[in-house]
Amino acid sequence: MKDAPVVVDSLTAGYPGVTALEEVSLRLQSGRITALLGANGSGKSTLFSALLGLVPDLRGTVRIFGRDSAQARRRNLVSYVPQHEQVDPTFPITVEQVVMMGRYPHMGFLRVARSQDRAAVEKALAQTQLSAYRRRSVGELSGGQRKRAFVARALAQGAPLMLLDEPFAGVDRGSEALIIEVLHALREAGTTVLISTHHLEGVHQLADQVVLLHRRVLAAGPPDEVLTDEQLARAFGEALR
Ligand SMILES: Nc1ncnc2c1ncn2[C@@H]1O[C@H](COP(=O)(O)OP(=O)(O)OP(=O)(O)O)[C@@H](O)[C@H]1O
Repeated sequence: MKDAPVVVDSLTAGYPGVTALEEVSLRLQSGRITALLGANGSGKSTLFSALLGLVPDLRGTVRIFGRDSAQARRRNLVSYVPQHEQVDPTFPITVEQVVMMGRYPHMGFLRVARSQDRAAVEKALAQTQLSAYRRRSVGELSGGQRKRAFVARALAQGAPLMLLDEPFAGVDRGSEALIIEVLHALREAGTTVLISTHHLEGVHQLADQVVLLHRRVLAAGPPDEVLTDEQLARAFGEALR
């Protein structure tokens, strides 16, 4: 699978004194949703950082649509929904302004929004059911609404690969269902999605492929093959049984 949208080979990465990922190799399938499953501290966020070119001590290779991560970001091939959004509640940035930030890679230096930018923002707000909240300050939103705003920013960006780090953490059931709906619509449109979670519940409905991570890749493949009691015990420990 030479032209897989994401190819990671023998990646070892981490932080001073911490090897968070060891000899990780994986391929994402085009136009599919892959769930990255692993316990707390298993290296999920570090893998996202590596895909974004932000992690130190990198050994091995990361290719995104055949390019290195910096080139892929410059060419607007990747959108990212971070686990923790940096929102300063004292800085009144509106939902609409956050979503418009997804369009910055499409704009020139002066960041003047054109009709296609406004249309993409409208569509992303509608898909995440935030149109009525567009003028609301992001700091005033609930956890689920705020997460939807950052999903909307990524949607507006329109990149062919979307990375979402734990988008369901601290999110209400309604927002979770809506985000899943959005991801399934993205898949229909051919976007490749990688989503990390430590919630096992619902993975079968969410994802086409699962990568089980515990510093190394323990297993990868369709949910039915990967989510066996034995593999899950290796990834999450005996407590799960
Ligand atoms: N900035 C950092 N500096 C030092 N060590 C870090 C840093 N970030 C993560 N680590 C360590 O790297 C390892 C992997 O962490 P990582 O955040 O990638 O895991 P995770 O699977 O995303 O966890 P969680 O589900 O809790 O978010 C852990 O041992 C963690 O303590």
